Amino acid sequence: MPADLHPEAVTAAVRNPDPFIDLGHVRQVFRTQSGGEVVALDDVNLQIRDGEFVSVLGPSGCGKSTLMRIIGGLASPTSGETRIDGEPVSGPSPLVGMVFQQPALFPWRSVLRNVTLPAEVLKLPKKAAEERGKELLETVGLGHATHLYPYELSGGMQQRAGIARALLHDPKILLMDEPFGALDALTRESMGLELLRVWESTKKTVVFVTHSVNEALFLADRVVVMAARPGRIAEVHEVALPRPRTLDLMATAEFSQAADHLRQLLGAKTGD
Ligand SMILES: Nc1ncnc2c1ncn2[C@@H]1O[C@H](COP(=O)(O)OP(=O)(O)OP(=O)(O)O)[C@@H](O)[C@H]1O
Repeated sequence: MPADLHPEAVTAAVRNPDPFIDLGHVRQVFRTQSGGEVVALDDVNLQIRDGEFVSVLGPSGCGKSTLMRIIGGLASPTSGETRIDGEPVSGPSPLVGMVFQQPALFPWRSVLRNVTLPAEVLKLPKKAAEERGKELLETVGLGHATHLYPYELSGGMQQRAGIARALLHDPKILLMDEPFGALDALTRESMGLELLRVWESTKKTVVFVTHSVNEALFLADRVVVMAARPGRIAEVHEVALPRPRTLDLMATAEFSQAADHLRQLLGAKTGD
């Protein structure tokens, strides 16, 4: 039997249709206190491949968080459809892990017990979760910190613990909403490098919201540039920069040209 007709291959193809995340004509309208309407997202169409790294860039209020909440099943759009792996999104899915700007670790739990929290919520076996939690903490460079408490960690370490926690149940998709927004510039750059290393080793699909042009470009395969009022996609920019990426890439002419293009789209007058 030809390999591509083998029952397992057929089942895999049905289970993993391309695109992996599929947003079709998504519109989200909110009512304001004064009885008006805010069109947070207007006719958003976006297809993301399995294993792709997509950055979402745009001014404040253009609907980035709303878009992430819809993909993550935390909100349903006013109209349009979102599918993950071919299935309509109707609520939070175990296929998704989320990382926010504030990692919101519980102060009374150790780093490891914060990271294994999703296993308690999802009722996964405790011992296996602990082992995986330790492995993930190694992966994000916190192997030495399993028994520390959140107040003993720097902002960057807390955010790494947040990433390990989001990966605990082995989601296929990592949704990251300004995860490094509260960090200083140097920590932010090294977190970006670590994230790329984790992404390359875990093969997750990542959707990464940021306000930083350089960060968006440095990390992604594609940058989705959004515009506000109404929130919409202005352009999807294919990033033609080679991988693996190191920080010197940001000093190259190709990087500057692409960054200038994105800044023009955003209407930004100065750097990041
Ligand atoms: N629950 C809500 N009720 C009413 N309006 C909302 C609600 N959530 C978001 N909005 C409005 O929808 C628009 C998009 O908000 P959203 O938080 O998605 O933007 P954003 O691009 O993530 O902004 P920022 O970069 O500042 O975080 C904004 O005008 C916001 O005020």
